[in-house]
Amino acid sequence: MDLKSNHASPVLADPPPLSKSRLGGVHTSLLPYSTPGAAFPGSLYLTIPRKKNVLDDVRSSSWLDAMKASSPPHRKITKDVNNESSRSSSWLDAMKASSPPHRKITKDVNNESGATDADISYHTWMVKYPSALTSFEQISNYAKGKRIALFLDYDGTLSPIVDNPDCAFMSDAMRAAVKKVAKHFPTAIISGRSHDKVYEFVKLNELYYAGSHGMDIMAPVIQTINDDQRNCFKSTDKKGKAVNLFQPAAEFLPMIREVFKLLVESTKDIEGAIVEDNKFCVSVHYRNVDEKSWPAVLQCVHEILKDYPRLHLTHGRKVLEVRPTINWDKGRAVTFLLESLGLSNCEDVLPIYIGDDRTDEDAFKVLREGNQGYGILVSAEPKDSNAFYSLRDPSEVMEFLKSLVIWRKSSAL
Ligand SMILES: O=P(O)(O)OC[C@H]1O[C@H](O[C@H]2O[C@H](CO)[C@@H](O)[C@H](O)[C@H]2O)[C@H](O)[C@@H](O)[C@@H]1O
Repeated sequence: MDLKSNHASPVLADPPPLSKSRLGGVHTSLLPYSTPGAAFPGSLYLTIPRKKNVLDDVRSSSWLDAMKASSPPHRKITKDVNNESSRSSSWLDAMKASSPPHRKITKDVNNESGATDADISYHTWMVKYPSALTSFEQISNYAKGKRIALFLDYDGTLSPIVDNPDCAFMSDAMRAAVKKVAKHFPTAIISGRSHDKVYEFVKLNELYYAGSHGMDIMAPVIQTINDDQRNCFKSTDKKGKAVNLFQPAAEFLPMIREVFKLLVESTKDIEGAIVEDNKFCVSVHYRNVDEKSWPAVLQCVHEILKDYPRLHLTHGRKVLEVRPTINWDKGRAVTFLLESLGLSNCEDVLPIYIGDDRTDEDAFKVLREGNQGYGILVSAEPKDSNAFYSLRDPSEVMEFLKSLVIWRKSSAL
């Protein structure tokens, strides 16, 4: 692994240009569905028309504001007071839109099957993102003769979304399924949580873990670290085995510590607000906050971030996430792990990434753009995504993992 050329100092660096071979177009056998007559020339496939949703508008206006106001052009909270109110309202809209209300039962009187509008739109959406369970044969056919590398998000993927982030336990059945799948395929958890916290939930030594949205990776020692490989150092895992620790945002640690304390202090009077320490990131949860107080939560975060231009804000499922502005995300973590595992640039490797949240899109995108493997979005609501397939909820994720094991065992006979 050449850490120097690929990974040294991701701080404030621009993404490396994709090589021509990686932009060579999506291999049709990777596509779960085909559009009659559609061609995917190399220069076009990155612009597959996307359905627009509310979040796209909100996101792009927020990002655009931030990009215009800042240099280098990374997402960033700026001190431009003129943009402040419009940005806040964009963020508030995004906070609302990122938390879709429970499905309304709106029976169409002309619809004798009893399907609700939500059911119909979900099934329409699934034409574009077919179920990875019903498409299992197609996936396994493509995987024949290949080595699968599995990447799993945690919250909302292996554990159901719950009100208290400290109680997002995975079931024993899910743990058993993950343990079994990891016996057959190299498996990594890539989470927004801190490395230690996600390990505490999963408690499986046979996995690789990347915490803080991939900014805290414990990788196997396949390549030795050279002196000049920044942010990568030797350590030991829970079992005392030698590992390489890669922490591309290491220099941000004191800043994040400071911001965490400030956020705890400033939100302490907002009922239901929870500030979570994710080591290289801070999560500000508003799931349990009365909607009337969401602007107050946002105000606290914006006020603090004004003084930290090297940090930026993203949002997930009823959570605002403060992150270092570095060119590193779950997608780059996947690439890093594949390299660490000696599985990058191998024709016979099929990475599969399963995740439910916005930050997982970075990983889906890397797989799609690199024509490398499959992203599987976990969602019970139609959502625009870079994934190829979908699963409805963690219970379907578990079924999928079990199916992989059964398939691998039967194909080994
Ligand atoms: O990348 P992930 O592993 O999916 O982590 C993303 C965030 O997940 C957690 O928050 C989410 O799950 C909580 C428990 O179900 C839920 O209460 C919260 O509303 C969700 O946003 C975690 O607590 C965050 O720190 C992660 O950033």
